[in-house]
Amino acid sequence: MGAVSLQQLPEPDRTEIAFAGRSNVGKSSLINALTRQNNLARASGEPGRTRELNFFNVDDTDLRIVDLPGYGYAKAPKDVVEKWTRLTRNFLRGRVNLKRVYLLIDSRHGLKTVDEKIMDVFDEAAVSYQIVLTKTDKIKPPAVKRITEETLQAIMKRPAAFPRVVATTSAKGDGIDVLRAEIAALLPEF
Ligand SMILES: Nc1nc2c(ncn2[C@@H]2O[C@H](COP(=O)(O)OP(=O)(O)OP(=O)(O)O)[C@@H](O)[C@H]2O)c(=O)[nH]1
Ligand SMILES: [Mg+2]
Repeated sequence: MGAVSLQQLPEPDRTEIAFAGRSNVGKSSLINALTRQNNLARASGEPGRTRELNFFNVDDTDLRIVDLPGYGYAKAPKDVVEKWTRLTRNFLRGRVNLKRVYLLIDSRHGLKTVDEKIMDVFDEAAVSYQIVLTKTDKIKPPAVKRITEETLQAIMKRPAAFPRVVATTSAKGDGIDVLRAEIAALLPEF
């Protein structure tokens, strides 16, 4: 995982939102769907392709998107979280213009131990975050409803979690407009 020194970061002159999640959860695809720009976030077929913080200014807005590194699979949650935390914690904590982190969860799998550990990092750093379920085209509508409700229940008591879960599919487009509208509401001129 590439080191990111704080001097290399863009000036905090725009509203920022960040996308986090396990490798392969669909971060780059979701960013592309939201911004309607193909290949903007380099959607890739291989897990772990995005290895460092990637910043994208969204044209014609004051918004900047941060694609955080995927944090791997749940085999060794503690090690995974420590590695991921080293790279991102200072960024998350010191970033005054960061309005929200969208934490992506695969709708087929739901919250895993490693996701809970990442939410602990956000709660401790008091970084506002919201859960976005991905790849809902892979499961049936009743299953989408169930996992949405289960996920909401699981985060209700977390202090920095936004109490709404958005279900999306970048492949089919469901939920993308809802999420885009929520992001627009974070911008000052909205
Ligand atoms: N069916 C389906 N597949 C998706 C969806 N979103 C992403 N994928 C697929 O899932 C794989 C990973 O997608 P990415 O967008 O590259 O995931 P990522 O989280 O950016 O992955 P890393 O940056 O490698 O951690 C690709 O094969 C995508 O085509 C979706 O909504 N539905
Ligand atoms: Mg990616």
